[in-house]
Amino acid sequence: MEQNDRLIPVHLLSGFLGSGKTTLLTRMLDYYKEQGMKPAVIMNELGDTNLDGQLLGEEVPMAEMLSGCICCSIRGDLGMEISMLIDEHQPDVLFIESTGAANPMETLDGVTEAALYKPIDLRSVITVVDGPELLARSRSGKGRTFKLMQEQIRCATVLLLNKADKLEPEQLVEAQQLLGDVNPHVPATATVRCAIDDWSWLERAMSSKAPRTIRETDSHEHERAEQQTHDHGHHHHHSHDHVMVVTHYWKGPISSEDFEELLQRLPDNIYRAKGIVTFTDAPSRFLFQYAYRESDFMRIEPQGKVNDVAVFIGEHFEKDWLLRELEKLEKPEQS
Ligand SMILES: Nc1nc2c(ncn2[C@@H]2O[C@H](COP(=O)(O)OP(=O)(O)OP(=O)(O)O)[C@@H](O)[C@H]2O)c(=O)[nH]1
Repeated sequence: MEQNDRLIPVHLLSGFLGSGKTTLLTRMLDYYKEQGMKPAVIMNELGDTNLDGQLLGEEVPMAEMLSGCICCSIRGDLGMEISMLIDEHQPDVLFIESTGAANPMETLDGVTEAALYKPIDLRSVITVVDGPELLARSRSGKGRTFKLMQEQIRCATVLLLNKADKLEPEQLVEAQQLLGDVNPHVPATATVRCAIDDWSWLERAMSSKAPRTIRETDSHEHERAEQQTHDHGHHHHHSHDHVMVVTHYWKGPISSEDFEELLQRLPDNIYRAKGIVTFTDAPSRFLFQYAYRESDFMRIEPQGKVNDVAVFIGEHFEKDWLLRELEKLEKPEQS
């Protein structure tokens, strides 16, 4: 990768059908447009038409991935789609809105694939929760839908408890508690139509150590809700985001032995890694895959430009430790 390539922030939007993802997306796009920045969007729909896309306005570059789900049947295309959108429009920031049926962990895998081709930086997994629907699903038992909802909540680095206007105060407390049980690492923010005062968290890197407490707009109406949100956040101080992706662009070739040795030492909470690497002690470049303690290397001769990059996915791991280890690989004589 050229040194002056800047990393393009990527935000993944998840949440159940009708929870308010498009409402939120519209607000985030406005936030960037007001700053004179150019956002782009990838929208995924299971069907073969994209109605939400019509709502976004023609000036926002958009790629539609229809008739399949980016977390499963068309996951392999996502990396390519991201890469093409970046080539064509050079956006300042990229949003990916997945279908309500998508599992964010699986989608993340597809997103990180794009790091092989383009300098991207996954900033957040934002999950919009439909408050009334969450309560209804939690009461009706343990269906697959509720499981998926929980997975989307669990994987979030930013959580919105939306449709707060349709919840009684005690229901709001109950919903907050449910969210806190499933994902104790991220304080949920109660919102009405995904309205939030301060969007500065969008600029923060995913590894940010500060708890992500977001203030909603219209605070007098929901002051109580916010107080609860706040209290909740204090009970669960977190120093790492729940799901973490670290993308490292290699500065040069590294020793294959040292790299394999590092892979063996990775903590259990880093459960996936992949990328492309050039070794000092082998003639070709390699695609490597690491999953659940098994690693695999394959010689490649890429057509066109691909980056030497390594992507790590896991939960609560020490990003700084990992980055230090990767840097040591790049300058072994100084370690
Ligand atoms: N009462 C209420 N309605 C809301 C709120 N947020 C969104 N809605 C409405 O809920 C509906 C669905 O909102 P969308 O933003 O389209 O939701 P989505 O998650 O993109 O929906 P899909 O694309 O179908 O998955 C729309 O009619 C919104 O106007 C809210 O906070 N309160």
